[in-house]
Amino acid sequence: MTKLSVNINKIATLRNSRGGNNPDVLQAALACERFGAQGITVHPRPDERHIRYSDVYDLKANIKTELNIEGNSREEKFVRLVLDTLPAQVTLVPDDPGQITSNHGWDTIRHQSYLRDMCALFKGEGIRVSIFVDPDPEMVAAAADTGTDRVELYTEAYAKEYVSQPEHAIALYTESAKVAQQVGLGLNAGHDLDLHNLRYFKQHVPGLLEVSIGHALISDALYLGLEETIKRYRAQLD
Ligand SMILES: CC(=O)[C@@H](O)[C@H](O)COP(=O)(O)O
Ligand SMILES: NCC(=O)COP(=O)(O)O
Repeated sequence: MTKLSVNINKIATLRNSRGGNNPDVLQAALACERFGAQGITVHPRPDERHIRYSDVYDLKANIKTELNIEGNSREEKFVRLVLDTLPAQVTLVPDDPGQITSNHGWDTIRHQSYLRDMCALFKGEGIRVSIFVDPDPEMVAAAADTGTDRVELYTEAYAKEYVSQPEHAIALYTESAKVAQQVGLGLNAGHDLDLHNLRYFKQHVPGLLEVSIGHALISDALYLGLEETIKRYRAQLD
């Protein structure tokens, strides 16, 4: 089974655009759960332009499904947040300062020893760790030596190419997934997945445990409503 974790960053973006608390991020997360989300993902960034660090405490205290916190563990504030809130999963993403959004995965060979330390730190607190990687079998294989539980395949390249050459777009992802299975790593995926490309991804990527989806899902909800949207995303994963 592949779980759907809804990334609610974009709900916070809307809230922040006017100050105040509309829409209410916590209420939106609880609604996502009621409508079938099997997890909630947040990706706080140092400028708190969408999810704020304080949101994460509220979310952890109130949601019933798994909380997945994604972000840059080189930020001290991020590490403190994760250790304070103890989410079900932390996803380590090598964001550079000021990035608009995430645009690459970890080099798990070059940063092996750093990643090993981070995995030990978070796993020591009972938090499942996932490392964000490009769809590169070599990076997936090396991730296994960090002690991580899972990798998250960065799917922007797939989403871009899927529209013109789906078979070519998926090839490295299928291969990376097979390597993850061989080395005993769980597999997540995310970034730019949507109602058009999700089913094909699921069908061609063995052992997919979780997808985290935000931008497209929240955009679709403007037209379809949150309940119908989550239902449709879940149906792609059946
Ligand atoms: C790690 C990743 O793939 C990002 O897509 C993410 O979690 C979303 O971050 P933003 O909402 O800041 O674009
Ligand atoms: N890890 C990816 C994520 O949480 C959401 O990415 P996107 O759907 O907003 O591109």
